[in-house]
Amino acid sequence: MYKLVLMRHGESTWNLANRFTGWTDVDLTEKGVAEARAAGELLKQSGFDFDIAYTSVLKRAVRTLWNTLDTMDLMWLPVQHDWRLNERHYGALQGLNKAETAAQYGEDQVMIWRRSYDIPPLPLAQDDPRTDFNNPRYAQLDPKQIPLTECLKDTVERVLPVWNDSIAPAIKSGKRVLISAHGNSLRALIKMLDGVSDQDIVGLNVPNGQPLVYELDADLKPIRHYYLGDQDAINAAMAAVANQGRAN
Ligand SMILES: O=C(O)[C@@H](CO)OP(=O)(O)O
Repeated sequence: MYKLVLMRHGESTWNLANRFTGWTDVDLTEKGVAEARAAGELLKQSGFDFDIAYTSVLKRAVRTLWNTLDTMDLMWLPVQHDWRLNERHYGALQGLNKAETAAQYGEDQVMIWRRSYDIPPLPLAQDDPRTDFNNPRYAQLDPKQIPLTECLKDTVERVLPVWNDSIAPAIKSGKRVLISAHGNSLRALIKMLDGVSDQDIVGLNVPNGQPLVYELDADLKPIRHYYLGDQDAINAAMAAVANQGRAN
């Protein structure tokens, strides 16, 4: 049996401000750093150890990983940064407040933009200053690969190749893998791992900074999964994420 640990970054400044974030490169809050460090303690106390880590090219996931690894005295670990583990691109919603957007467009519409499988938010215009065409961290990409918006289906399509080409072979070779990523790139991975239907994925929310353990069989099919830590706190954190799209 293999074990894989998935973790969403700790609280970011735009989680706190309740803004749609996507590819915007915002940092962690102090609470977010504390969550990452607490996750490291919990992993250590629970006997986890890792051989390689994967993360995105966005600092909230990277700094979460650093803090978790630091707490585990694993800062030396090989780390693979992959843009394909980035958060789902939130298109023209990036930067807007979620509750204000719900007040303006309705909670049902915001729910569709946040959680539907195949309906993306409106795209950024090609010349919008929020685009990533001139961002040096994506310089090696074909500009067509740089999204202007994404639905979860688009995110699944870019996350799957990282899984198939890199993460799955690493696990099968016996490496113990930690992935520090984002709410929606992890929803993409979870959908793929557990075969969650397009309908059921709508109700799945990933809390900040909580290690999610997958036990996998020899073919990397999940045997079971569970969050480490206090289940009531985790359920409350998942409900809080779901409620971020409510109009105040
Ligand atoms: O804003 C975002 O990029 C994501 C994660 O914080 O939010 P949501 O949970 O609304 O998809």
